Amino acid sequence: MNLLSLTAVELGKKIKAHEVSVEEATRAALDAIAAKEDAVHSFVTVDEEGAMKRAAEVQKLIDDGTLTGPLAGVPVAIKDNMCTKGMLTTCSSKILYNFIPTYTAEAVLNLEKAGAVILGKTNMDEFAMGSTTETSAFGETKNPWNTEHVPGGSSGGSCAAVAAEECFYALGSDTGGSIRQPSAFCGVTGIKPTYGTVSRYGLIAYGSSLDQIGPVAKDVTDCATILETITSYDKKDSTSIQREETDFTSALVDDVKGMKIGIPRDYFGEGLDAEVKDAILAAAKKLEEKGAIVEEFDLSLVEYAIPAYYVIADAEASSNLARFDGVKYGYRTKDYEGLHNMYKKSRSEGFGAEVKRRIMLGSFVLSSGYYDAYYLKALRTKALIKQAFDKAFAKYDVILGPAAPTTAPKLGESLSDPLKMYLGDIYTVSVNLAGLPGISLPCGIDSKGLPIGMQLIGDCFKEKNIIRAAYAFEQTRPYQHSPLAAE
Ligand SMILES: NC(=O)C[C@H](N)C(=O)O
Repeated sequence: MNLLSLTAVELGKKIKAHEVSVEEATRAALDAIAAKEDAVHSFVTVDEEGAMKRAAEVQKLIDDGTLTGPLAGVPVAIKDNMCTKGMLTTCSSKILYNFIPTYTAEAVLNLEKAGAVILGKTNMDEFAMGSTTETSAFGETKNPWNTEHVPGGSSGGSCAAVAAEECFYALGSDTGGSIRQPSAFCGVTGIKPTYGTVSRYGLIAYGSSLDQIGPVAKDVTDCATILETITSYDKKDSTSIQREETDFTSALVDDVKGMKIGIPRDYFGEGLDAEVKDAILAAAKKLEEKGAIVEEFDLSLVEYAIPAYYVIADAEASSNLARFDGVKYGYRTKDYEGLHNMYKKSRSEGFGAEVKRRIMLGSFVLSSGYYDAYYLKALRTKALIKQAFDKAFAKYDVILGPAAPTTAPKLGESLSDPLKMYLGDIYTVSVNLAGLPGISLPCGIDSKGLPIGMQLIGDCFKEKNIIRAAYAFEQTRPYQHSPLAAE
């Protein structure tokens, strides 16, 4: 049996039943990584020794009854912007090429408490800035469905690793679509939880008011299980929320009778690929056939989401990334004259082009004279977008639409035109601006053989609604393994 074709929850059950050992599962994942990395390049770091050592420890804890949860012993890959004690954490940037954190991110700690075995760290757009994983300083990741195409981004490494079946599940982070869009491009499932649900402690900040960690896996059951495991109130993150209902797996029921689903008319205009459109509308029909009430409506303000997002995210990034100065850790230039010159040269040499563009844009919109015109206006737009969603959720349980306007573009097509790349985030960024939960799951394959993803958006704290709708839809089509998975 090819163990890697199992979902995380399926493997967890086999481990619990002593049909598969944790070491066997970990060895199988490491072998898959060794066999596939040349083609896909999902990982920045693979910790073979650490993973095997940990696998033996976890097996003991399972055997003595200490670890009993559904993810005990299941190997995972972690996006390289989450700190892992003693393990290289680069954000796919030259400026952090040698950074070994002294502590582990809370979300990762929660997984470890549940018995996860960390295989390594996955590639990403540098500091999560990008939609293709091509801005990584360590080379691009490729799409397991067709290695001439991008996997999406910024959690492209995590999504490609799941789709290529190099791991059983992964963690990603989502500032403006970074979990949902690459999940769509790679034919896997990913959740961006309500802002404040998963601790950001130890997540290297990009846009602090937007960033959330979430699961990437083969199916909705895995995602709900992982989300349940990583959700926790954390005093170390001042935006962490003490949530009441976090039993997300209780929403895994194949029943959408009476559920009200809204389809924003404004999501289906110019720029949306015809095949993507057809697949999304066909998915809506399936849910309707299962008893959901599906209606079109006008969400409004959709065209303002991208400018507002890129002003706010870049402003926060310009401030967050000020800490990378070559003084205490990370890259420092070799030759310099004086402190100021050292900062300047280290940052000029350490950051890539996209990161520099955003730091400059972000500093500009925050500078006196422009603050009101850009930053403040973007914040007001954000508030209006939230109101538009509030109005929609007064009527609908879930909003259904595409995760991205197209399927995965070819490698190299997006880098030369950043504006075009930004426009591809049209369906995802507003969800972060409003702090809402969103799930992306596969709903078709286009004529090029590339996966199409649909997005379900819920009101704040209503993950269960999107999980229920996603689960019900998922029952209508089998999971399709990528060509690279089978190898
Ligand atoms: N980080 C993300 O969520 C991806 C988004 N495309 C961005 O570059 O900001």
